[in-house]
Amino acid sequence: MNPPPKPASSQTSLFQVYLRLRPPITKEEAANVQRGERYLNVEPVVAAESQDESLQDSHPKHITLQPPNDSRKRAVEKFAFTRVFEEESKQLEVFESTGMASLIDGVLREGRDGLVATLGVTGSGKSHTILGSKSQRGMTQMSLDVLFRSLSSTIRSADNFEDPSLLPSLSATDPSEAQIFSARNFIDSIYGDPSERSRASRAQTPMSRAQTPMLDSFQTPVIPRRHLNQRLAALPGTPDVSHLTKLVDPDSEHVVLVSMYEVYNDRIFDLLSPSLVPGPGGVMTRQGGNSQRDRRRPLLFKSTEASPDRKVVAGLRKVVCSSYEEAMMVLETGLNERRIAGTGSNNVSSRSHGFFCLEVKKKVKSRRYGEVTWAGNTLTVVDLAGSERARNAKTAGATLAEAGKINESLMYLGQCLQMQSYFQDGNKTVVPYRQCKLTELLFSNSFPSSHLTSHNRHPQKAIMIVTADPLGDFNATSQILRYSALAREVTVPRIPSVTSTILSSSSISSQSRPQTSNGRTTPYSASTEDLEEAAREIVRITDDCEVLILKLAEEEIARQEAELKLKAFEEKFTLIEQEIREECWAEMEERMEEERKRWQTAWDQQIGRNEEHLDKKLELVSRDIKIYEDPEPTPDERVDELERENEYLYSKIAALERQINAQSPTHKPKAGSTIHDTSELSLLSNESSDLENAFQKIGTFKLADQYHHSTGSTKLTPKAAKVTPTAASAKKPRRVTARKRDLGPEEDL
Ligand SMILES: Nc1ncnc2c1ncn2[C@@H]1O[C@H](COP(=O)(O)OP(=O)(O)OP(=O)(O)O)[C@@H](O)[C@H]1O
Repeated sequence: MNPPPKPASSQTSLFQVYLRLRPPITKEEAANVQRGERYLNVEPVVAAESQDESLQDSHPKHITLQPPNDSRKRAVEKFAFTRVFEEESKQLEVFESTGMASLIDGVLREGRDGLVATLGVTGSGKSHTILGSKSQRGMTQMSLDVLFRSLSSTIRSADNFEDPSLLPSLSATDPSEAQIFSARNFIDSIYGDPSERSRASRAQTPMSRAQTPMLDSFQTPVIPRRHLNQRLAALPGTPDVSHLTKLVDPDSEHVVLVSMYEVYNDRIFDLLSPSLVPGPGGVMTRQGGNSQRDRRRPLLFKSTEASPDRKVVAGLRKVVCSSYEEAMMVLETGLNERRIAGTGSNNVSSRSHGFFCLEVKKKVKSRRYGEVTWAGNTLTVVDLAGSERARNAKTAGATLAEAGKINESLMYLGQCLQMQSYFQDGNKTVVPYRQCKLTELLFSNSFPSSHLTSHNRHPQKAIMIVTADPLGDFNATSQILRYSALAREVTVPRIPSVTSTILSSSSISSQSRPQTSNGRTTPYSASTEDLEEAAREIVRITDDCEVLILKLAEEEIARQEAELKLKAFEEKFTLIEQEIREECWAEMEERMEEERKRWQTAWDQQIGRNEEHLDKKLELVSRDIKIYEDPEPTPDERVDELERENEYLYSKIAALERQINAQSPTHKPKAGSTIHDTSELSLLSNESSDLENAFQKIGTFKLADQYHHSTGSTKLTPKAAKVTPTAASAKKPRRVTARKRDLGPEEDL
């Protein structure tokens, strides 16, 4: 085999990649190891490697993957990692040797985000590494311990009522539009008395599972407060990490915000938001299989107003924790919400990618205005869902669909990890991390920001711990290792030599040849020389064949790399196109705005000119025009006018009488008789009732006119009501004239 591949430079790689091998768990597995059935072997540290100055530690970094002895002839693969942890490695060793302490240091003192994630086939030990077991703490718990120990003298609690402005000031300066809770409120609503909880502000908080690491049951009922202390005592206290405590400025003030979310089917869900519904008797229950999907709103990973240069998960719930115990309670709550299902490969398989975030914020007081802001960095711990083969996992329906999404997102992650070698070689090819939510969340913070306001922000430090079971599924493990390894080398196995087989058969001693019954050996149909010549020919062809197989394997790798590059370029072109479109759009909007302003100015000027013109015209007109008003008539004139009208009405009445008499011969009035009062009209026949009504209306109009329009003591009194039409109409001659017209021509009546 050729010299082992060198791991990529650790200074420029986006992720440090470690491999951890899972020990056998069952007796059967242990027996298989004894029989040498493992296909994954750790390469011993070679002298040349340990002499290398940059790699002076004597830990293994390479493994070989020996394909199983099936009918297919597959190449032996060799992979390189930053370091390989063998089966016997303990949690503390992994914590210390992966540089978790330096990741925490970056968050506390260097202004650098940190990220640790586990990647592996389902059941290979990811959750064990990240979350630990009932007796051993995982990376998360140890990180929390180191962090809270380091901040013990400077940390602030949101439950400290001396400063009620803490939560509002945290909320105001949080760039992710988060809802921020104090730990006490949050934990009370979960572990408090149910009756108290229902009164609490956060009434519908989800319950938690009973035991750390919370991977055993979903149906745990509401947990009363009296169990809280027992639960805290049950948390594993080992390994001890007190020796890793960091020093921070004792005059500073810090807060720690804990948030949790999961990526499920390429959507982000808050794990600290309730997904439970109140059931009968006030007990919180799950609605069934995928009820969470219905209740929880997917969150966006986006740039916000306060964070224009980097994307954040917007709208999360965040809990201010001031101690290890508080943070553990929040962690348990979130884990309880996470989707976990039993599959054929693992009884408690994670069906989503879980993110646990610890934001350490430092108080910053503006010297000029005394304003308080909180800024800091985040340590993110990621427990990725395991890749699996549907056949092995025996999944179906929704779980199978989940597996498809999990495998797809892991494939994208693998592509990004492979591309990081190009990135670190100075190649500007973009790592194609925008292909899914998972890679966006893991990589978007890995690059130096080009935004003007964020020149101080460093790219994150990231660690990937790849877990593998040396007795597990060969194909799935090989795929994960291919994705994640820092370097890979393929060696084509030598096919057992046909020549040697033939030659050995040709050189079979005559004693071993079958003999006939008469003692003679069976003759060969070809001579030994012919056979040797044929064997040599076969050797030559076999060698050619091996070279071709090797070339094919290399071509295959080159093709995969070319495909990845193509994808990356496509992504880059899409980005460039998007940028150009945005630029064009911005330019067009700017021009439109300019044009709009120009038109607005011209329009305003035109309106001003028009108004000026109109004013001038009005001035001219008002200068030359005098308004003539009719003089008020004197009382005598009005009396004359009314009398004239009276006469006119009487003559009209007379005309009407005549008309009635002419139409009704049986009721002829006496000759020469006249009607002097409207009341006399009632004596007329039924046929004249219309006329009578007309007279009454005339009288009413006049009275009404007098009531509404007379001046001085014009209030309508009973006496005034008896005023004759003549007297009433004297007050309003013009109106009466108008009514005269209303009555219409005489002949119509
Ligand atoms: N280093 C280890 N030492 C002891 N036991 C381990 C170790 N790694 C894993 N295990 C055990 O193996 C089993 C499966 O591990 P775990 O649940 O961590 O797998 P996983 O990769 O997280 O699976 P999934 O992706 O399905 O969630 C568990 O019972 C765990 O306790």
